[in-house]
Amino acid sequence: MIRRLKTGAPSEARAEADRKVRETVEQTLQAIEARGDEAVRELSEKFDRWSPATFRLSQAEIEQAISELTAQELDDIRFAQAQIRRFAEAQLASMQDVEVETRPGVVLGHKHIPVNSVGCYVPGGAYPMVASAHMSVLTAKVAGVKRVIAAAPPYQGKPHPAIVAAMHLAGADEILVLGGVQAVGAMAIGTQSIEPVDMLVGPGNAFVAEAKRQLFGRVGIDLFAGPTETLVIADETVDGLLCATDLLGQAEHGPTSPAALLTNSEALAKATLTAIDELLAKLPTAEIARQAWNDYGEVIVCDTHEEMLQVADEMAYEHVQVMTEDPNLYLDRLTNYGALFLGPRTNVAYGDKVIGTNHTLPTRKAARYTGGLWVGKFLKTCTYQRVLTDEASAEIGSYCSRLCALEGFAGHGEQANERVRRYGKREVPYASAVPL
Ligand SMILES: NC(=O)c1ccc[n+]([C@@H]2O[C@H](COP(=O)([O-])OP(=O)(O)OC[C@H]3O[C@@H](n4cnc5c(N)ncnc54)[C@H](O)[C@@H]3O)[C@@H](O)[C@H]2O)c1
Ligand SMILES: N[C@H](CO)Cc1c[nH]c[nH+]1
Ligand SMILES: [Zn+2]
Repeated sequence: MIRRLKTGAPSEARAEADRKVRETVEQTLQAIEARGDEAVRELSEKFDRWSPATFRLSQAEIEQAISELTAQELDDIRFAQAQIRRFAEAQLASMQDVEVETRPGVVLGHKHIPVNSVGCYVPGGAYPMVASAHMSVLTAKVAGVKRVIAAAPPYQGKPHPAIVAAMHLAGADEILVLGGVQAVGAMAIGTQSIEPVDMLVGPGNAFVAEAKRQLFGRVGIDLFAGPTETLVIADETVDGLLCATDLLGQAEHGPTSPAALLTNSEALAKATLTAIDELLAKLPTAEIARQAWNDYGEVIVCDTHEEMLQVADEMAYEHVQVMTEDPNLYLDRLTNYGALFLGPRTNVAYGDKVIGTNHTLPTRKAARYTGGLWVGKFLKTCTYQRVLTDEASAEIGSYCSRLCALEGFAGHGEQANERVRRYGKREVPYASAVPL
């Protein structure tokens, strides 16, 4: 039996909030489309009180930002980037091109071609999310993207030095200090001063995620990566403090970040609720985390692992931290999640900052149809074909001719018939199918 000891915000409230975000984004993108740089500047002034002579950083400004970091800070960024690069390179190596002769003389293949230009959004409203620069910019460069433009909002009135350093070290070709919808809109639509890109990637708040959704089609996007959500699946092999730590650790992202505990132990559920209260009394970011937990927190108690698997698959959360006797059961059986964190030795913060897997992950049930950002998202899998012999061309041509007739495609049929005439040396009456 599935019992819900605590539930999150009602779906009507969420739908109303979504509607407002959708409308704001629609109007904002229309303004950028109509008035370019002028609108971008107005929006940047309005939301971030930021209106420099140019949003693009010069080489001297980049060097200045880097010089503001300590040697330890630079070392830590380099360590994280090395981890992310190693994993991305291994993933790239797994993406083999394919070429196969499916019948004598019929050669089919695919090759991976990097997208030419990408805009990477690095969030920086509530917190300066330095790690998002590694996740997008570095991964794009490993994939072979030629032009990578990275944008982040100003932080406390200026470019955040660690974000700028991370973007630069990851290989960004251009760096913009620009936030929110105005940043992703300007990069996708293009303005008088910003050359448009082919694809947008990176996480962001509800406005940024919705803007990417609305811009999809005009440009490619990686995935829907909005406000963070986390699911902790635990049994009595762990204690309430560890569960509470992992729930609040991600709830601190923002007031609409859902955090849920799924357990087969009512005792653990109660211990976690007590530990959450105790932790909230100590956490410097408790104000945001408390609001997120009060409004969006959930505690669900099941009787069996089967039930927990079913509930977790329905939730399709961004992060799923599994701390049970046999975490591999969830690796084997779960089908909907952004990323899995198996066992108590690891946790979402490791993935967020340093371990090497990508932290840009699907939210709002997008995990039903996509995984997170990875090197493959920057590559187009493009097919090609070649027919090596006259016989093969005539053979495929005769099948093609009849299949075209089946659907009434006379013009397509003639493309096939003409090959049968030339390479099969057979007469085919105009606009009739090649007989058996
Ligand atoms: N899913 C993922 O992979 C993932 C990864 C990292 C971060 N995140 C999420 O990214 C988000 C970062 O959010 P953030 O707000 O701190 O930074 P952000 O950079 O995404 O957004 C800040 C920008 O929002 C704009 N903005 C603020 N209020 C607005 C309003 N009322 N209308 C329109 N625009 C407005 C401003 O221009 C500002 O520059 C968090 O929700 C976090 O959970 C998700
Ligand atoms: N948990 C976020 C993804 O939802 C990523 C992140 C980076 N830094 C902190 N958190
Ligand atoms: Zn996080």
